[in-house]
Amino acid sequence: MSSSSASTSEPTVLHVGGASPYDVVVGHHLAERLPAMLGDDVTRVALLYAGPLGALAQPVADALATKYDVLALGLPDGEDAKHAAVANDCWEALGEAGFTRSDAVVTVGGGATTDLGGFVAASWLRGVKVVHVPTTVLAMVDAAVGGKTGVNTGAGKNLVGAFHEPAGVICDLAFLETLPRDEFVAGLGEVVKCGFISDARILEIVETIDPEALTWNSAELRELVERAVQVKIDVVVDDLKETGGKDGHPGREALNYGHTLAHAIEKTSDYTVRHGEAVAIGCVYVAEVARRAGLLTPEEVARHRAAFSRVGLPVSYDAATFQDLLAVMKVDKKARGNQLRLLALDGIGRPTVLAGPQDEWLREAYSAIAKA
Ligand SMILES: NC(=O)c1ccc[n+]([C@@H]2O[C@H](COP(=O)([O-])OP(=O)(O)OC[C@H]3O[C@@H](n4cnc5c(N)ncnc54)[C@H](O)[C@@H]3O)[C@@H](O)[C@H]2O)c1
Ligand SMILES: O=C(O)C(=O)C[C@@H](O)[C@H](O)[C@H](O)COP(=O)(O)O
Ligand SMILES: [Zn+2]
Repeated sequence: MSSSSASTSEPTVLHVGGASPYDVVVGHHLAERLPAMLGDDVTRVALLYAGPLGALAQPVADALATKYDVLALGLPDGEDAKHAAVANDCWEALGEAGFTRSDAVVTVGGGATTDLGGFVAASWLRGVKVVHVPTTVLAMVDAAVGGKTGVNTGAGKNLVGAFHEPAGVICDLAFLETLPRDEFVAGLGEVVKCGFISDARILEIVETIDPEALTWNSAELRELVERAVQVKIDVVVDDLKETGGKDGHPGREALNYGHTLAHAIEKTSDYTVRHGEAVAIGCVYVAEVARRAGLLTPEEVARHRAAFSRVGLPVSYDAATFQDLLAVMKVDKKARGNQLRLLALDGIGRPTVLAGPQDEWLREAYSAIAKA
């Protein structure tokens, strides 16, 4: 498929099954699909968008205004939105506007916006309908799909939240035209993660493509987005609430590959390291731990470094002490009591839980990813 056909071809509809089924639609210029996703029983819609993205949110507001009363609420940008105080501001605004259980939330923005907006929808009146319109690669392939919502606390990332599935997700790739390249590349961190935990074709594409060809309107980007969304769907339909998988598969925890160190890096850097960048570093780190545990070969670890760095992501880090990072890793949601549990690979495409990794492996692996 050529670049131009990628932006003019029919949308792809990826269906998420389960108790509350919905569609993830991938394509270009899709705002008019929103009313069909929200349905006829909705009267008012709160449009929660990342403050600086007012111009991007306008066509969404216009499409909503054809059928609903729209309450537009600009949020703090990026990670600054993921605070209980911001959720509280939204609850107050919904209360003043008289939002009822038949009203709805629509989010427009990156993963921070969909996480906060999803949490507001999950908590208002104990749950109202939400449709996500993600505007970053990362939010399209990951944050907007699967129903994890939440905010950060002083102790770390996403420590307060709820599972609340959307009624639909619109991945309009045209939004990515204005996304700064660093943000675009950061989103590829979650895509490459999906290659390692499940879809080897993602790795083959990343390993062979000219990374500059991955642009908002390229067929290759669209294929990567659709494949990564499908990986996420396949995992969440089997284990929505992360209670465990079947037949030896760790279930939803597989999507947390690289995240134990990633979240610690984000927190200790005061959120100056982007989530997708931290995930790339975290995946290389846990691959180094897995090698020490006898789960991965040196060649498989090298493949991690090569794949993430090929798309422009960082694969080394030394800006925090191991002690500081370890303290944050201990409040990772996968930990149980005093025991750290890492999501690791027992070979490419074979996620497994590594419970109680030796301190020595953790320490040595951090030395191995330190910058030269
Ligand atoms: N709930 C989940 O399952 C899940 C999954 C992965 C990540 N996350 C969360 O997602 C967040 C990261 O999301 P992100 O990487 O999208 O970052 P982000 O939401 O912080 O957005 C990054 C920046 O890009 C800007 N931006 C967004 N879209 C734009 C566009 N189209 N044009 C120009 N600028 C644009 C934003 O204004 C912001 O400044 C983290 O908080 C992470 O924890 C959640
Ligand atoms: O959807 C999931 O499950 C994930 O783990 C996807 C991650 O990429 C995402 O960053 C998620 O927000 C992390 O969740 P957390 O439970 O570790 O906070
Ligand atoms: Zn993530």
